[in-house]
Amino acid sequence: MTAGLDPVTVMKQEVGRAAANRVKSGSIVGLGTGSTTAFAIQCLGERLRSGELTDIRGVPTSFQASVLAKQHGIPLTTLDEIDRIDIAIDGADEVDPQKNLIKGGGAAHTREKIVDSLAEQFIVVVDRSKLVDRLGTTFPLPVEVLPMAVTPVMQAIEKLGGKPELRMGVKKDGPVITDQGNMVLDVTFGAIDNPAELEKTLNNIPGVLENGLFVGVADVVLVGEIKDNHPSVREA
Ligand SMILES: O=C(CO)[C@H](O)[C@H](O)COP(=O)(O)O
Repeated sequence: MTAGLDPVTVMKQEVGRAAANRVKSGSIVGLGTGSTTAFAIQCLGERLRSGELTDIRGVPTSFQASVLAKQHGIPLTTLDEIDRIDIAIDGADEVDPQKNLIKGGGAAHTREKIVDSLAEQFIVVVDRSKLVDRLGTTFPLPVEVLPMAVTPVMQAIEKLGGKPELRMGVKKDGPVITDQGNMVLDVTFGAIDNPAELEKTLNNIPGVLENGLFVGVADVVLVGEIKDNHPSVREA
């Protein structure tokens, strides 16, 4: 096992690297957000430096992804400058057996949904703790909201049976502010019966920018595991 790292971090590292190793030279790569994707970005940088990988460009899904990509020498581009994304690598907070996801633990789900949906192939990278039978059972659903609409959106969500909570900053007083200048509600629904319908219903509330349900977007789910003290990666 990788020395000094806790088991969850080892699983994240293995699965992040496994996804990065699937990227081919010449690709435009969607760069997700979070601690698992960070290992993929690091590995892409290493492959570029060794010369094994050439001529890739990254489309970042957040300020964090952009900073990390620059740090690891990955050239960046924007959606205005490209006509395709070949592959996107991104983490998730929950994954169900149909490869539907809850994302947004890092408040980046709005840009992530744009980039991940555009990719020819979207690879999700998770450790096994993220696998669930039904979405909504271990993680609340993030919903990005325009600041002026927080109160009416909370009321509308309560009418749908959800319990919304304004996400608060850590080492910052007041609410979390997204890369777009908005706020995030973490909504507890319990097990979600129909993720596709809820995704649309929430996005129809005036003031909601995007919610963290990703239905039918993922192509491949890679799962990091530890078996007999050895890290491994499998496809879900
Ligand atoms: O959706 C996300 C950010 O908005 C992340 O991909 C998700 O929260 C998983 O993060 P991590 O890999 O750190 O567990």
